[in-house]
Amino acid sequence: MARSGLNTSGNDVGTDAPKVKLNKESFRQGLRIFRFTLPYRTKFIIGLVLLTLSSATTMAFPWIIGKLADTASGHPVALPNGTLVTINQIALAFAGLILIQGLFSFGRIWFFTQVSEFTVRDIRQALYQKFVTLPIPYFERNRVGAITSRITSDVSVIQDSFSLTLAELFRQVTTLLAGIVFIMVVSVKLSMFMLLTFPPIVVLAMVFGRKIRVLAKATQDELAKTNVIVEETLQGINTVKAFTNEQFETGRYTSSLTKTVRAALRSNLYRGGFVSFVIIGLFGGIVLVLWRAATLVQSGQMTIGDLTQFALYTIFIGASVAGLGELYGKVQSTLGSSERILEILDEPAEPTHRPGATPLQIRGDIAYQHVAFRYPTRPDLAVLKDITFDIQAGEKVALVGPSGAGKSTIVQLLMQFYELSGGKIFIDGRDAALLDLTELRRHIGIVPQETILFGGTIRENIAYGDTSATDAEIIRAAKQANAWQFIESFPEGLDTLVGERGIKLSGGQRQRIAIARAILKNPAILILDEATSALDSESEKLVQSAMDELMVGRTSIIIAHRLSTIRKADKILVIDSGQIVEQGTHEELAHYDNGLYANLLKLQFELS
Ligand SMILES: Nc1ncnc2c1ncn2[C@@H]1O[C@H](COP(=O)(O)OP(=O)(O)OP(=O)(O)O)[C@@H](O)[C@H]1O
Repeated sequence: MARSGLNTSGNDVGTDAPKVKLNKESFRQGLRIFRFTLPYRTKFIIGLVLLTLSSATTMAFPWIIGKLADTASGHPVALPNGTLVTINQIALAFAGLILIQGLFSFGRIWFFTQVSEFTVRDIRQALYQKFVTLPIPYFERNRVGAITSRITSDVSVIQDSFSLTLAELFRQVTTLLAGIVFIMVVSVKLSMFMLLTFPPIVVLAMVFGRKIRVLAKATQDELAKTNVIVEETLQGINTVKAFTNEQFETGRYTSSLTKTVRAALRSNLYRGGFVSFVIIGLFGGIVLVLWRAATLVQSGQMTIGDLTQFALYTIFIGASVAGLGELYGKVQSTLGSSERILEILDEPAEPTHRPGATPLQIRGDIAYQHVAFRYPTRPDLAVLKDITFDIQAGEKVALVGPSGAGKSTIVQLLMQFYELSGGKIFIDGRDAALLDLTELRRHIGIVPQETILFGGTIRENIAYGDTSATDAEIIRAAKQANAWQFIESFPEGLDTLVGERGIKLSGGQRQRIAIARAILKNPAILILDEATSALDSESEKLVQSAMDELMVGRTSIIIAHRLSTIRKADKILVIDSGQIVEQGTHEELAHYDNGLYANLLKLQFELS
């Protein structure tokens, strides 16, 4: 995540946003982000015109001040018709110019802000849309933190560049070029003298500056290491104490701190050197130029007004050179961020929500034929080896087997979350891989082990199963799911907030919300992942009867952990190490001596 950090001297050493080398390719890539600005190009162009005008008025300031100085020192300006301009008139014109400049600046900020806000909204929206349509394996390869930082910090960098960096870049470059032209007009001799004196000093200062940044970064890294020690030991404080390692850890922290101080001192040695270099080099240079200017004024080759103009334009040039140095880093981060954003936008999405897909009617026959599977993140592990089974529409099938056998994987594949490594899955006799994903998933309902509730009201959470459901439908679903009783007991009923900001529901209550969701969705195929953690018997009964009701008339696959569920199943598939090792009804399998099912049964019986 991009965050700005302070080094031990309290100086910002910049963000760790990605930076890329500036070259033709990175520019070409980065500029593609501009396609998001295209819809707002009129506003952008107006902003640019206003920016040009405001820069131009700024550039006129030194010129007017010079004229003021000339008029004051007895060299009044004459208009083309010969009349001499007074100090008051110049001052008045100056005030007018300042007013116009203020208006231009306001307009520029207003237009650029709109462009950047709208652009950034569109980028965020495009990113989000892409994220939710990316296939599941993408989220296994990338950490959530890394993904969210794309949509927050990377986009913020882009926002900065549209609202500030771009305008600044334009202004600094024009100021630099115009400034050089102006000083040349004022005095070619002095300009040449100055241009020979300063650039070498500036180049040296830049080299110096880079070295300081590297050292500051090293200091920051050392400081981060000390923080890691604090975090680690405080999190594992019980372990530290149990091993009586308090002194050892203190020693470790102290030696890390010493390293930080050493790095900080080294960095500040250079910083001190830099400051004295600036004082001696830069101010020395200024004295040199002033000395040259004074001789030119004395010999009548320049007026005091010229000198004033020259000095002010020089300051402008200096400021824009310094500004450009800083902008260089910003342009790099901008290109880096836009590259990362574009990379995501270029990822192939799952083919969901295909326009024109014909609505699918599903009865609920399921057939797995020689299904083999490896997770894309762990290609070396054959999770499913050769899974073949049939389920008729309306049947209840229980998957049982030891932890890690592959039960959840079997049902995930039904949802087409992953591509199979081998074999085929048929739904109503049709190859599931060829069905429209949105249509297919619309017909599959899932009650997971751990129900995820979204922050919001209970109403919103139930309506997740059908966002167009009416209150009456939601209440009916809640009643069928045995959830209405507890919802009703809350003072705010369906409007009760759940999740982080609201009430915390118990495991059994959350499951009943999930069941209500599934009832609203009204799917032909149902996947139930029974919770392994035990509910209290009252809650268990409520959940069980709600589930039984939900299963009526639907093809149900249950990842079963409870005897009661397993007994009621039409068929039991016993899974071990990615294979079906036994299948049949409870009666058939229970009498299969030394079978895995019989053993699991014995174990459960003993436990209960
Ligand atoms: N997303 C994933 N990426 C990589 N490997 C995975 C992933 N999910 C599961 N696995 C691995 O696949 C194997 C089967 O896991 P699965 O979750 O299907 O087992 P399970 O039978 O449902 O187990 P449990 O009853 O404990 O939930 C395990 O070895 C597991 O480590």
